[in-house]
Amino acid sequence: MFSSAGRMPNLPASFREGCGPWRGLSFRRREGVAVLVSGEGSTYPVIEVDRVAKTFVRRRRSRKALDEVSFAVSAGRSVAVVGESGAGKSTLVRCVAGLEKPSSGRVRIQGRPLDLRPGHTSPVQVVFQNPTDALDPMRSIGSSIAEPLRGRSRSEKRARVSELVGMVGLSPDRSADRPRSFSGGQLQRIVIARALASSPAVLLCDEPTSALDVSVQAQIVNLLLRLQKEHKFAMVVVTHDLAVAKVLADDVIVLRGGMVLFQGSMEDLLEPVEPLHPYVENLVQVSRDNELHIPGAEEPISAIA
Ligand SMILES: Nc1ncnc2c1ncn2[C@@H]1O[C@H](COP(=O)(O)OP(=O)(O)OP(=O)(O)O)[C@@H](O)[C@H]1O
Repeated sequence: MFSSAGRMPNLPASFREGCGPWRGLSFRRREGVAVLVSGEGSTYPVIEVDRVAKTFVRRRRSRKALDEVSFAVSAGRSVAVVGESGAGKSTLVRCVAGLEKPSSGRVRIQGRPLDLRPGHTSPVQVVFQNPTDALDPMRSIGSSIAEPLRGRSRSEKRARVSELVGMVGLSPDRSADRPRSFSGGQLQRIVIARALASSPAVLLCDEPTSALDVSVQAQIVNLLLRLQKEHKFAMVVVTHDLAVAKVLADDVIVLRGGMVLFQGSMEDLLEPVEPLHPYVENLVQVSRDNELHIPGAEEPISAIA
């Protein structure tokens, strides 16, 4: 992750001085900004968010949803964005996905701005909270998953859809079924399969488990962990639940009112060497009482909800 020095109260002196390494993370300076890249040995971050701010103006009143947020994520690494309702989490994800234009600052994916021209498949794919809203009820799930596979032949699409459906733990035999015949957890698997169809460099997950039953949440978290290990996409996970962040993410950003209250490794959040902001401290305390149980292996397909 990276940020302008002095913005984060919880960074060690080495970071503020722009030198490292610090606990497996390497540092360098670019255009006057201290850059922290998670993932040793990585060449260049896949995601670069540089002093992104967003102000919404509604009925002549302006509201700052994001205040100069900066971070970077390398391939195969994850950042969790944690905060209460209205903290700016979704706005940040929308800015990274190119769905929202920052008021200032910039986002670069694989070293350049996103190309969002029609017909161009974005290297950034998003999994939203509610899988039911994300799928067309009138189309088969196979047809929805094939949506990003433009320019491929019918047989190539069929083979890729079977591969993707199997990859998320469902039976390829069900590719012709409509969304209504699947449970919430299965629908989220289908949404994840569609997001990965074009082999994106970046997967953004906006509250990927919060619309699901508690019993299914761990399965989806486990699935995302496995898929990231296999496919090495950079991941940003938005969650209000630090228990989910702890399992999924290497690094964490805590937002409140658009401001960064903590930015660093998960380890430094859970075992801080410097005092945390009281809000962040409380968040950590609450999460200690709310552990997410992740089974060692994924449940057999017959048991998938
Ligand atoms: N399109 C918009 N127009 C005006 N204000 C907006 C818009 N989108 C977000 N906001 C405001 O920006 C702030 C941050 O909203 P955002 O949805 O990013 O927060 P969040 O942390 O994702 O919250 P939640 O967990 O409830 O989704 C809020 O005050 C919200 O009302």
